[in-house]
Amino acid sequence: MSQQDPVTLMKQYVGKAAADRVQSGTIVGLGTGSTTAYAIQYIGERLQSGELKDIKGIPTSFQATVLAKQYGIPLTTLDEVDRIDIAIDGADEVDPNKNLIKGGGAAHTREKIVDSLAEVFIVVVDNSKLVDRLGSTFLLPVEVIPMAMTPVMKALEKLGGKPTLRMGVKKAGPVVTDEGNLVIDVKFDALENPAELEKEINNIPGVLDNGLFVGVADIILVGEVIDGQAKVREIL
Ligand SMILES: O=C[C@H](O)[C@H](O)[C@H](O)COP(=O)(O)O
Repeated sequence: MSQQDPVTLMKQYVGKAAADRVQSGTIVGLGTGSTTAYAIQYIGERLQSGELKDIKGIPTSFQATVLAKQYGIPLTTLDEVDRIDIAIDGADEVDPNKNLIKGGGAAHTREKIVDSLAEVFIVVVDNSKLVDRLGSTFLLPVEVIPMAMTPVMKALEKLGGKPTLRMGVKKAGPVVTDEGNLVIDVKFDALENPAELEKEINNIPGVLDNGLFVGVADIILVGEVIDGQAKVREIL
């Protein structure tokens, strides 16, 4: 691999390590984000080399669909399959119980559907994503139907959060998700019970899903650079 900055190197290594775990004849959930993008690239390269055969991907976003097509990975849908063998996806935060915050790319609703259905869900992160407590470095994304934005923001404030509407970059106005909805990012000073909060937020009318993934991840692969050497650590 070419010389890259440490974070890019960690993402490449961990993406490759996850791609190496994909076996021929399987249905693969394809996650979203800059780390998973490397996994999709390496899965495609294994297919092209003939080392991997007969796999089908289920993308979690428009980004994953585009990358899968670019790297020659055949795609399918949840209507066509009765199982997902393995899903590979990134995360914005990972706590010591393997609970996650996701949704930095506004894809968490589809990601949670695909990742939760997988027999094995592998999370790929660089070591900056490991936290003692969720919510300490990253705001919690909540996908909301546009007409419900204001009441959902008020309800999130009642739960102790400080909500802000996610705005586009190089686009005037808010971020619009692949499903045509908006994302509210919420700061919680003390996110003590992720399992409870995940349900409470999803109970607010107008909320599609939030970025808390509690009890979904099976394996965390962590990319690290130690003494200039990239390595991958596995947390089971
Ligand atoms: O919505 C996006 C996803 O949850 C991503 O998997 C997450 O934001 C991590 O992305 P990255 O690997 O780019 O940090």
